[in-house]
Amino acid sequence: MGDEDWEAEIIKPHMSSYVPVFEKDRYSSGANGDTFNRTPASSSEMDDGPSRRDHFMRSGFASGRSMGNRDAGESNKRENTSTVGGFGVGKSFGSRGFSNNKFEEGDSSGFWRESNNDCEDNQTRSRGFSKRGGYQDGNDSEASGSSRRGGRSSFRGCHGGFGLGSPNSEYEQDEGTQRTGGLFGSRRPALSGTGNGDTYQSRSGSGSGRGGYKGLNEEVVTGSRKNSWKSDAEGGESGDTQGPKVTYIPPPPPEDEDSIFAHYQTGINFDKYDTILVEVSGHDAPPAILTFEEANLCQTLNNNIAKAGYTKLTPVQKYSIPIILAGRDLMACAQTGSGKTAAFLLPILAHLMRVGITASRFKELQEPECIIVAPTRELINQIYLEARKFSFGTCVRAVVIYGGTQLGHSIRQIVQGCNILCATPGRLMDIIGKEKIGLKQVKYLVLDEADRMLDMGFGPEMKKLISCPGMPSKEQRQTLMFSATFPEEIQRLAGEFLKSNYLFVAVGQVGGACRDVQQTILQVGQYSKREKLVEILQNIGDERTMVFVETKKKADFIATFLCQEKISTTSIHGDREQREREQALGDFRCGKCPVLVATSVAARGLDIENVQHVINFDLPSTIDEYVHRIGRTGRCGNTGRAISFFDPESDSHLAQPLVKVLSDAQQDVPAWLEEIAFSTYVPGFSGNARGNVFASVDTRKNYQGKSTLNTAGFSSSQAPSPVDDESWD
Ligand SMILES: Nc1ncnc2c1ncn2[C@@H]1O[C@H](COP(=O)(O)OP(=O)(O)OP(=O)(O)O)[C@@H](O)[C@H]1O
Repeated sequence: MGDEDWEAEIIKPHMSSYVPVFEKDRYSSGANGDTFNRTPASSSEMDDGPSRRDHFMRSGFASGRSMGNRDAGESNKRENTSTVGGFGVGKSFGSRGFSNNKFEEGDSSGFWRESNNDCEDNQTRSRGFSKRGGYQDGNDSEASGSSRRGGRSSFRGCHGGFGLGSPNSEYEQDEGTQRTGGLFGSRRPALSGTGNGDTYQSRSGSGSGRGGYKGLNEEVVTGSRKNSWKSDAEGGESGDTQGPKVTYIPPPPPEDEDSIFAHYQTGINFDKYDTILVEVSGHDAPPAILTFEEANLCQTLNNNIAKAGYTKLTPVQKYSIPIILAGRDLMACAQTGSGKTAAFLLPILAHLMRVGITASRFKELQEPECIIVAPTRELINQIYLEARKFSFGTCVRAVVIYGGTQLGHSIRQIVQGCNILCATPGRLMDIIGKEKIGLKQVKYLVLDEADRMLDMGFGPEMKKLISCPGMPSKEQRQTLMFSATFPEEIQRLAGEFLKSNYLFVAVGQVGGACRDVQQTILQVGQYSKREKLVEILQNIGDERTMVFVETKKKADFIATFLCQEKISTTSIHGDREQREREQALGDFRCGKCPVLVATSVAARGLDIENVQHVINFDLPSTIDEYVHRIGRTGRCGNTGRAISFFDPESDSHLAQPLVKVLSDAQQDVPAWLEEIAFSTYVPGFSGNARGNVFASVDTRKNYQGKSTLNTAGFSSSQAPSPVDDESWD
């Protein structure tokens, strides 16, 4: 992870043999305006009173470790299926695959070592269009990608060139350029599933630069114009900035009731939720409710809840629903997969149904009563579908907008009426900047994955959002924050968004891993990882598995490698076009591709049925991210397994927090891991406070009266650096 100059690899003579001749010619020719050079990328608040009433509902927690064990020796080898929709195994990898290009273990070039290209995105976020373009890693990746991907059309570089679509602010028209590509429309790997007739072949190679990198700036507006809430948006996807057009219009959501209410079964450990310790801190917290009936929701809402298969509240719902209904601000922390989405949606909908809505499709300016933000496109879309499900048959209309899609489409959705606006930050700011929505009616501001929304990656955007003209002050709106993890420093930052008497709900160990996930840590060196991965996947058979890697390029690489190994695989990461991302997720959801290789873009919030395994091919840089990643399995009382490759060379800093997370979740802790943890002892790290790594309590208890914020509110020394920014939207 950033420890090696992989750029150097691409100039190794033997690597050039990976370049299929036609690809090489095409790219090196500079045709289509592509620049295919190999210039090395430059590596790349709460002074609240002390008397807080703490509620403790407790009993022990039974470990949910009754796993559906698989016989380790089972040779349930995956069928040699051609990858339908994922990577074009069939034609793509068939005869012209990697046959002569085995990635040699122990060969430093054997693995696709990359500089941590998070850097490039960090830079992009902070400097705008600094280095996306002709010279950037896209080229490098192209070089390495095309040179290492033997599959004939399995991974095709997309063609950038200069995105010179004419600026055009009228969404009704072709809204001009959006920042889906860098200014120069970098090329990047593309998955072209030629073997199945899917639509992955997106690279037209036109000079419009279509398909450049997907443009993190869509969600994180660059900081260069940080004093102007509007100018950011104007310089964003609005089309005022040159860049390739984004024409993708996502398919409409399902209309039939069966699809809208489709859900998976709660698992055998669902009832064990009742035994989880819950702590509520803050003054005058309303009592928890025990049943949906006690929430006193309207009949339509109750019908929808029943149709969704919900019969019993989860702990976070028992506490959050009455708190939100009482009009209180809330910061809620509950384990992954325990129903946080419904915990905020249901009371918001109940309130809107009770007081009535103001926004209507007949108004020229849409003024939503609720804005929900989440860090990734897929997650916000999932939240929207939940909002749509629970509001079914009501007058409340939810709308979703996110980057990577046609801006005009987003605006058209809004003008049809918008009460609940689900949005990723960049697209939201763009729409606000275009004055397509008014903020005066906002009663609820929800930050899902709030710790992520407030860290250095998205925090400044969120600050701009609450400073936008018309946005009600925190005293006049209700602000709700949800996550499975809440580092202390982020909790302190959150105070700026919340009324001082907000309530803090902690379900179980704050930041703790879901106990329904059986966690295994294997010591695997960098060069043995692929072999180990294949071995594990072959034993797993066709059970749905998410494989997390640290960088986008590695995601492509590993997915390609697995396809070559006849394991149907697809991938999701920030360099894929939105259409491709949605296709990949769809193929994974339906089981067409039982393996999904992902960067941390898929680590948070995604709720996919039947994900039985999570494999951390690369461990993430923080323990919180680890908790989110493994939380893609073992959801809603179901059991799951997580296997993580621990490379002492690069992961030692995680040993201590890992030991803590494992033991808190009553998992076996390998002796070797304890030894590493001991030898890398970090003074100040304690099991309870987790030092800077992990919050365990409402920080108001620890930091009453103290403020460590700098004037900007985002202390670089306090706030964690963004996790794997390359993967986030
Ligand atoms: N009371 C309930 N009864 C049955 N199913 C529920 C209930 N509440 C939520 N679920 C289901 O549990 C699954 C997980 O819920 P959700 O995605 O809201 O979890 P989460 O806590 O937000 O997870 P994460 O931390 O990963 O974002 C969803 O499929 C949801 O429909």
